[in-house]
Amino acid sequence: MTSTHTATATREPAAPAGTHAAAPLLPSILLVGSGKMGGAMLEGWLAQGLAPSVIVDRHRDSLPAPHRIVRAIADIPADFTPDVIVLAVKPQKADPALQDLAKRFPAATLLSVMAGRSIASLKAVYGGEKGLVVVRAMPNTPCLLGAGMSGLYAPPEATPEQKRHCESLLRAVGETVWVDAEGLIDSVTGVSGSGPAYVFLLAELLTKAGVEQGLPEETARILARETIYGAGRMLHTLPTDAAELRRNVTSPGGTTAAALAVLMADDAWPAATSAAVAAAVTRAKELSG
Ligand SMILES: NC(=O)C1=CN([C@@H]2O[C@H](COP(=O)(O)OP(=O)(O)OC[C@H]3O[C@@H](n4cnc5c(N)ncnc54)[C@H](OP(=O)(O)O)[C@@H]3O)[C@@H](O)[C@H]2O)C=CC1
Ligand SMILES: O=C(O)[C@@H]1CCC=N1
Repeated sequence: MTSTHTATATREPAAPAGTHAAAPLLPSILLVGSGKMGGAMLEGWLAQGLAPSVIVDRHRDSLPAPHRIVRAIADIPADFTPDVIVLAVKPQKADPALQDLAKRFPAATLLSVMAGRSIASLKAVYGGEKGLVVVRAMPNTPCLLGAGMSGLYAPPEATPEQKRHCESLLRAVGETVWVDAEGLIDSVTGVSGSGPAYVFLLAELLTKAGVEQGLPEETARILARETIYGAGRMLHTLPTDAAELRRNVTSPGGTTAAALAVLMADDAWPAATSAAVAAAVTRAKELSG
């Protein structure tokens, strides 16, 4: 999609691991940073089938052939040129990696999943080479299960092939949506990049509230977890929108109406959610570099 206001995410779930034996391989990657986010994407990519790739990883000991692990960018085999360099290190710690990458791959397609860091700041550190094209993406950790949600932005100089390569990687681990202004990646970060944490917090709080109402903690944990899972599946699967699904639970004068009168008060969830997402977006802009 190319318009901010007409966003339509792909809706089909990524195929589960092991079902893509006949599918074309994903582009070859050089992955720098395989922690929580990079590692989650890597698991999905390995399951789907990657063209021979190299991972720079200081901890992992092995990777299935034909992929290779090296400990540092300087150790990348001389015969290797990736289709896409995926950078998934902390935004504040990216500069040494960028400088090392620039020496080895002066022209490259760089897919940055780093929160905040602007294309201009990355290119400034990478150096003045004309061949670097940076595509930004904001995935989230459900990529680990093929249930990720990623926003992408490509600058005008990105070629269709570069955009296709980047999108194919993120489509392999979930749904994707393109935005047409770089700054909107910060908005994506506030909603879906950080979003899983908001949902996990809801699970924690619902569990605590259940305990306060007399339930054993483990019972409350299961109730909270499975309710969020079931509601998430309904949202994902059914064509019905969230407000309608909410109304379907809410009997007039019933229990849900009593709870929602608390949650939907102007100074409760509406204000807290807007303020929380705005805080995330502000922080992303502070990290822009
Ligand atoms: N976590 C999330 O939910 C999301 C994170 N992101 C973005 O992903 C990026 C990574 O975040 P996250 O995965 O949470 O962080 P982690 O700290 O879990 O992962 C970062 C990894 O990068 C490694 N690393 C740092 N420098 C280098 C280097 N020069 N060469 C190789 N590896 C290196 C670190 O290794 P070591 O431990 O040895 O330092 C670590 O394993 C961030 O920019 C973040 O904004 C985006 C969307 C969601
Ligand atoms: O918290 C962060 O900065 C990263 C980006 C989105 C999710 N985690």
